[in-house]
Amino acid sequence: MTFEGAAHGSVTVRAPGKINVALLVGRLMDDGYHDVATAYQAVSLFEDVRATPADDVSVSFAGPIATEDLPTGNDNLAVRAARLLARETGHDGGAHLHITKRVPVAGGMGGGSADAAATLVACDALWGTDCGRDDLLALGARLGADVPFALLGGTAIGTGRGDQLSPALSTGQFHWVLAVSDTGMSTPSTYRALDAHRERHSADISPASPAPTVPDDVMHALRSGDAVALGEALTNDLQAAALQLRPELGDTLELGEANGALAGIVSGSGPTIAFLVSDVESAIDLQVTLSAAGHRALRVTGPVPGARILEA
Ligand SMILES: C[C@](O)(CO)[C@H](O)COP(=O)(O)OP(=O)(O)OC[C@H]1O[C@@H](n2ccc(N)nc2=O)[C@H](O)[C@@H]1O
Ligand SMILES: Nc1ncnc2c1ncn2[C@@H]1O[C@H](COP(=O)(O)OP(=O)(O)OP(=O)(O)O)[C@@H](O)[C@H]1O
Repeated sequence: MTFEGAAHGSVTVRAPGKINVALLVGRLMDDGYHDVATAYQAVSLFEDVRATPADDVSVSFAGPIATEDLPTGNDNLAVRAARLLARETGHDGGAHLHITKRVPVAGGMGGGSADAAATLVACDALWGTDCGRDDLLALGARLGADVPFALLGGTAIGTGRGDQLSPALSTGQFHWVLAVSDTGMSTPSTYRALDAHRERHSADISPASPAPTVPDDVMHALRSGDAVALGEALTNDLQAAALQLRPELGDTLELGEANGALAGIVSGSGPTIAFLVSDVESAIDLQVTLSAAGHRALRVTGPVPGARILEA
């Protein structure tokens, strides 16, 4: 992914947020991660990262949802991505990363992961470090489970931590309406709530249990571009845990499903609710209804491409 002309200028890369149209959560592994099987769909809500040459690595935010609370130090995922790439390639220099934020923060849509993916591609081009796609995917996996998918985009199955990807077939465009919460949720907390629930109910998930797999009906609905079938097949093992932590999300789901959605699902670890609708007209209607009820509602489509250079 080299871009030689960018040696002294700046590089802007766009990476998408995601919806898990299926998320099956298996056992808790020794590394603190769960063995998952997920079907990712990249959607048209994008993070743009502009990387400009600098002595060190730094970050700033702009855009409709940028807030003061976002971390700007070494715990920022984009900063970590740039530092990791520099370390692994022996690059001596830095970059200023200017991020236009659109994916809800801590919303279950992989916004920080998109920042990390875009940063890897942008800095690789800016610095001429010439990492191939496989190397970037491997670096991405070290930053977070969702990062490789933000690089790849489209539709893909993720296994292991969710970072072992294989592209999946998908036809046409799916239309979604997102109900976005003002307050985010912590991903580890949602996983922990699921574990606690399983423990209370003595769920039998042991190292000997079979690894989770994405159900055939999900794969078939994606392949045939059948929104009605996909609506019936949407599944998320983290949904009950997210609803337990945020009971009001249940009301949001009911509201959307009573107002034209084919189905609604908690996106990843929550709290964003993603409603699948049959076409753009239904999407507009549902967006109006949700907005009138006081929700922040966005319309998106998927699948869309993974991290790509917009400008260099
Ligand atoms: C909920 C999803 O967004 C669905 O795609 C992902 O599973 C989470 O991906 P992510 O936010 O990129 O996750 P990471 O930043 O790598 O991990 C944060 C934390 O989430 C939990 N985690 C994450 C992924 C996974 N397969 N099992 C887990 O238990 C772990 O507590 C981990 O420490
Ligand atoms: N570049 C970044 N943008 C947003 N949050 C970041 C970033 N870097 C680190 N963070 C921290 O990570 C937390 C979760 O961020 P993020 O928006 O990626 O959550 P998420 O979309 O729910 O993640 P996922 O869906 O991958 O589980 C934030 O609350 C913030 O403290």
